[in-house]
Amino acid sequence: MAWWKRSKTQMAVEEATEAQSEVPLAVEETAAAMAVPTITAAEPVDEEPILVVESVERTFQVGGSPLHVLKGINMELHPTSLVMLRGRSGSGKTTLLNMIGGLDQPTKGHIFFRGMPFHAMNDDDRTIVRRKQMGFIFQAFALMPLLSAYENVELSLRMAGVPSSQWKERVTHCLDLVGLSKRMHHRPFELSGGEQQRVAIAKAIAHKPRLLLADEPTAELDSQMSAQIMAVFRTIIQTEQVTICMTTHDPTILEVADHVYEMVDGKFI
Ligand SMILES: Nc1ncnc2c1ncn2[C@@H]1O[C@H](COP(=O)(O)OP(=O)(O)OP(=O)(O)O)[C@@H](O)[C@H]1O
Repeated sequence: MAWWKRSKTQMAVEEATEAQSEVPLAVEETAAAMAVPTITAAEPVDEEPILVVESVERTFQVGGSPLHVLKGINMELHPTSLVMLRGRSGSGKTTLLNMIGGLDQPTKGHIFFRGMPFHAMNDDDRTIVRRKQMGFIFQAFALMPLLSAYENVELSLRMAGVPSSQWKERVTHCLDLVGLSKRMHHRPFELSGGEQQRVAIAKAIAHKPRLLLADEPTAELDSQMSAQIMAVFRTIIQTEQVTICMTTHDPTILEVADHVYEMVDGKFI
């Protein structure tokens, strides 16, 4: 993984770590500022796309010259769908995923998440939306090594400002959904790669995000574990009414997708 990509992932982990250290002191204040999400039964499925990407371009300045990475991307994510971005290394998949998740902004074009203009919002506003309504899964799991599976999942509820009275039921439910009820007190090093990735999924969905973004979530796993992860994705789409957008290199899992966008050199073909 290139340095700048590590730094994106690292950025998100640092954000989580920072939030972890802030939360016990300021959870009520944070919760109030973010209009505490009360966890209730799944809301009815929206008909409108949850995400719209219109004519998005992204150019980086590299050594004083422009590098055009995304060259006019249009896409829609519909509620409770599983969408895959496929393409060669360097084609621009992670760059697009970072923009959908509000970690980066387009040079040109528009991104609307649930009608909100992500392309025009400032970092702080995008961060609030991201923490409340999105979940992220990375190739390298991004779990806190000293915390148990249970505590890792609980952490994301703290970060989202969910009242502590709801934590136990929700953590148990999410670990159950990913098939890890019997491993909830294990720490990451006591779990297999596939189990760690399932904890990462439980952690990413605990606060009931509407959109789950996953950057090559099966890259570190063998084919059997990858199939298990895809089965878990299908389960949570049904039970949690979440929409999933993921990148992949793996042709064997494409058939599980509702829609595959094939990216070549910064464009969909
Ligand atoms: N912050 C940045 N600064 C400079 N160049 C960048 C930056 N981010 C991405 N790029 C360039 O954009 C291109 C696309 O990168 P991106 O990570 O989006 O590809 P990818 O399809 O996700 O690749 P992989 O499958 O290897 O993860 C690469 O050539 C990369 O060098």
